[in-house]
Amino acid sequence: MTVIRRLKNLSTGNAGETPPIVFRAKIFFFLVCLSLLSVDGWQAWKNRTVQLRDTETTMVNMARALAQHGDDTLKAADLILSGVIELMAADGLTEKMKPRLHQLLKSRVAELPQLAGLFVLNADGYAMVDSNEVLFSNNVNDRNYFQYHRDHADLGPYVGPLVKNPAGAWRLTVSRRINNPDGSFGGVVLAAIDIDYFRNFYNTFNIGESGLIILGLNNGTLLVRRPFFDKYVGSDLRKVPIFRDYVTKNHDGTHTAPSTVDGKDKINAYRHFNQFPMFIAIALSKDEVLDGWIDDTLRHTAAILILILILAVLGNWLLSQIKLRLETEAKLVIAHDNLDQLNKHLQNLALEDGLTGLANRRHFDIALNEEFARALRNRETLGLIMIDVDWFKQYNDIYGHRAGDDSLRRIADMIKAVPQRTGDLAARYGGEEMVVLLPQTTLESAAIIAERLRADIAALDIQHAASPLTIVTISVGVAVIRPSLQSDTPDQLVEEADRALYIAKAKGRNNVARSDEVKTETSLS
Ligand SMILES: Nc1nc2c(ncn2[C@@H]2O[C@H](COP(=O)(O)OP(=O)(O)OP(=O)(O)O)[C@@H](O)[C@H]2O)c(=O)[nH]1
Repeated sequence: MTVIRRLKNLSTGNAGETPPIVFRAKIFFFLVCLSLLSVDGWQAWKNRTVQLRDTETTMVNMARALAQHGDDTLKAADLILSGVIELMAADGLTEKMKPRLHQLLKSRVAELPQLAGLFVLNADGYAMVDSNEVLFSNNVNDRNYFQYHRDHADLGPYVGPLVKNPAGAWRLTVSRRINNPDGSFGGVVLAAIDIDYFRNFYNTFNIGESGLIILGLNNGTLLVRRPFFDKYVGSDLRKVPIFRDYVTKNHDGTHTAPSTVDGKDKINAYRHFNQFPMFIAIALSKDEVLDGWIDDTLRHTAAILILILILAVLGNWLLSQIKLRLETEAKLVIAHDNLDQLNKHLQNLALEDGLTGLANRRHFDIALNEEFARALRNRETLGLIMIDVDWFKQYNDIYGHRAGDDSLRRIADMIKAVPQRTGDLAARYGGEEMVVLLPQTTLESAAIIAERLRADIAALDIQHAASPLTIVTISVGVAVIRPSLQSDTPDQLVEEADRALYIAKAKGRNNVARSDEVKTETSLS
């Protein structure tokens, strides 16, 4: 395949098909877009993972902070209870001491914002001293904390379920058992903690619209919840999967699972208190957590799509330009091709004889000079056969000029078959004279070729009434020289062949004569 052909194929492809380079450019554009989308998708997915991981970290920290806050809140209340018990153990609870203790409890409640009240209850469930201005008169022996202490010898703090005070406010209770000197149940010291203290604190956190904070007892009783509803107080969490499967089994952790309420994924973080049998749990809606990420991703994707659109428009324009250019190039190449062929044709016309199709005289002169120079350079022989049609004037006279042309063409066709090697050239020398240039040929070989040609022409059996043989024949002169700088010229070779031809004519025509015959005749005469 020629370079031009390849260029044409590369630029235009086959008719009606997309040029390969345009097709490749489209593939390239497609890959660029795919890469952009892949990188953006991968980046978005990475951001999502980071967002979720960061949220979990934040939630773990938040659970730790809330658990610490709960521990500290209860511990502060419990320290007061321990102090009261120690005081009573040392001094006893005499009537004289009650006002002092009342003042103490009152001032503690004033100091600690979480405290709603402090109570010292006797073994029957009545308040002996409390922090209220008017002594609390209701009997509480039906309360969970009271019954717990009455029935358990344990002297540690006890956190009970929430209780509603007579005014309807929810209180979290921390209490301790008072022992009589003999170890029997002597009553209860109780700290009532306002759950608004927790609710207000929990409300300061941003947990989204569907977020949840739960403060509960380790036995599964719900104490405080954000958002807060009365109906949830005291709910049993034991069947809630996150509590049942995770909170009860680990001290702290995170877990993502669908919500039992709306079925949407929730990220949960939980942690038990260090000093009290309680836990804190936080749940955030995964959708809300990813809200920002979704916005970001949509913005990114929109930007990438706009970029791709711009690329597509520019790329399309560029492709149309490339296509146009390729088409122009292809047309130029075709034009160049045609011009080349035209040139070759013109060159042939310039070097070819119109009647016979043999090389013309000009072509022969060029070839003769080139081959002569080559033979001189390489110290080789250069042969020439000169052919002349016998009695041709008479042929024309008898059969007409047109028939003469036909005969010349038939003779030329035979002569065309003579050149076998590169450098051989058959040419029309002029009129009815033709030549064959034979580089690197000996006189003997050239004479053999000439003789075969003579016989072949005679065998054509072209009728010629004016010829003694009654057919068209040729006379051939053969010359071969080994050029040397001193003596030989191209013309010399022609002259020698011409002289040999003259001898051939003299021998009666339809003959081949060699140049050495000329020399012999000259030397004889
Ligand atoms: N039909 C035709 N005749 C040509 C052409 N070129 C030369 N001739 C004729 O060839 C003839 C050559 O004649 P002469 O040179 O006298 O030679 P001859 O008649 O062949 O005789 P000998 O060569 O001596 O055998 C002339 O009549 C030319 O007109 C040609 O292209 N076509």
